[in-house]
Amino acid sequence: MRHFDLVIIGSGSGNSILDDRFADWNVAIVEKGIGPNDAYGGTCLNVGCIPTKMFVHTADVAGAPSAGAGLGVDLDLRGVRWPEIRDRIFGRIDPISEGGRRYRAEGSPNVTLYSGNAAFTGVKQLSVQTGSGSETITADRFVVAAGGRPVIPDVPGLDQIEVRTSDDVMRLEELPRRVIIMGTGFIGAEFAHVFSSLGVEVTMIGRSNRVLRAEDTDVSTRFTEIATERWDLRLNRKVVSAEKVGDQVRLNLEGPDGEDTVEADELLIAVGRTPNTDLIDAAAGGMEINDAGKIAVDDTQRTSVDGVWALGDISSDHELKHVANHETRVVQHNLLHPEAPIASDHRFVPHAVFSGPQIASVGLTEQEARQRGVEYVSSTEDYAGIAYGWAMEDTTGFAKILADPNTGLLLGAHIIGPQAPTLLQPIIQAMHFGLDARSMARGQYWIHPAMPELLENALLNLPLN
Ligand SMILES: Cc1cc2nc3c(=O)[nH]c(=O)nc-3n(C[C@H](O)[C@H](O)[C@H](O)COP(=O)(O)OP(=O)(O)OC[C@H]3O[C@@H](n4cnc5c(N)ncnc54)[C@H](O)[C@@H]3O)c2cc1C
Ligand SMILES: NC(=O)c1ccc[n+]([C@@H]2O[C@H](COP(=O)([O-])OP(=O)(O)OC[C@H]3O[C@@H](n4cnc5c(N)ncnc54)[C@H](O)[C@@H]3O)[C@@H](O)[C@H]2O)c1
Repeated sequence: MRHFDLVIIGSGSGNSILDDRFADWNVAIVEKGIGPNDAYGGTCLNVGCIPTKMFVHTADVAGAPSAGAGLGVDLDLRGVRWPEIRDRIFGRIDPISEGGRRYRAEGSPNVTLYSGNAAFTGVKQLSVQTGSGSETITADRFVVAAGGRPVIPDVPGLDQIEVRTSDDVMRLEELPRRVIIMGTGFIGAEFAHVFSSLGVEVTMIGRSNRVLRAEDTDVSTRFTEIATERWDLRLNRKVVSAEKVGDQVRLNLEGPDGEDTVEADELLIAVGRTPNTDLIDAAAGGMEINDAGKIAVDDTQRTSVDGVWALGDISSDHELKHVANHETRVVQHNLLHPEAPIASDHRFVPHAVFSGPQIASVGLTEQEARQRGVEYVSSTEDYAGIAYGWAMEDTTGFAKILADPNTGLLLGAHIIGPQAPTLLQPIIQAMHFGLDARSMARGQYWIHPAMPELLENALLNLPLN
């Protein structure tokens, strides 16, 4: 039984823990491989943030004809070379992933890489199933960074047909003619934009009456209006069963107007992700699991077992790479300085949805502020109200800001429209560093006539006391 100073489970954010400061630690990394090619390096690199955004940018470029039409510029989309797009994207990503694996396997003298599934068999005791058999390893410290995986819902017939998830849909052999997307969250919204911009007929199915309904209601209502124009949007639907008809997938639905069906070449399931606590048998490792099925951690990322930390999707409320990265830095510090641990800061966690249009958000939504009884004022500025919005002929985008009426401190901000994630960043900065709305609006220059004037105006229009 080999014993290590540190065992890390998961090569996503977990891979970033080790730097020169760990050079004299005897470390093991265990990675089972992710996606269709059992890749090294976790979700974001291989099947998540990075390839999706490379597809999103390509989709944005493919969308130029519809953007140009309103400006008096007539463009045609003459073709989409899907295999080339796919191979360009993964031709960049796969070598990075393989390089990362090789570096840990061959270029890190103090690291042993186990390529296989890890499952706890006791407290700080792990069974690793590799190609060459099973091995039990132990360590003084563990970092659990094993992430999550897509959920496949329990729908009759679904287990009889081949479905796609974000893990494999980006590697399709050919671009389908029609795609059904089940789920109206982040992944649904991003892939609907990608596929429809590339010319695929998209049908999106949702349980509720809005797409992206966790967003501020004004934002998700506006996004739903736009989505209705772009895709065959079937809301308030229950998926009753799934079947294969010839080479097509058929879903039988139940909705407010009775039953309907939808058929397509491919079905993408995007109804959320589940943490891999079961795969690693976190309970056998003595770790407390919370109601969401995630590993319970304190604010220093410590689990209920002394010497075992967890981070990222397997323990966090926020399934976002920038949060996993932040928690990684906290765990890194706490491994090196157990006598002076630091805490994660989850006060102002932003997110963005890279769809068409884009959305970005930080802090309280208006409905959350109301529910929590937080005193607030709000202000909304349309892109159509600023010079750069005129340039783009934007008619649907806006920024909404919530602030404390007495102090002017920002409580939340929500943007829907071009470059929303980039536009939001100064608001995130202001919230972190305690900048009030008036100082932010008038204490600096705003480049004219650039898009951030959207924020300048929204800040100036807040009805503060
Ligand atoms: C399609 C998609 C798009 C996304 N886009 C964005 C985005 O734009 N911005 C953003 O902030 N976030 C995005 N995310 C979320 C982001 O990818 C995750 O929050 C982040 O990658 C989580 O990192 P992690 O280190 O916790 O887990 P992961 O990166 O998932 O790493 C966990 C690793 O553990 C391995 N593992 C699991 N179980 C075992 C086991 N039993 N034994 C051995 N190894 C195991 C897995 O194979 C995996 O490699 C996206 C996610 C998806 C799915
Ligand atoms: N841009 C980004 O940062 C980005 C992009 C993609 C994914 N992610 C992360 O990955 C996570 C997973 O994405 P996702 O889109 O799968 O999840 P999600 O939680 O964003 O959305 C899931 C959707 O599926 C619906 N749903 C759940 N169960 C269902 C069922 N049985 N039938 C029909 N609909 C059902 C939910 O109501 C919700 O609308 C996100 O929550 C996010 O944290 C982030």
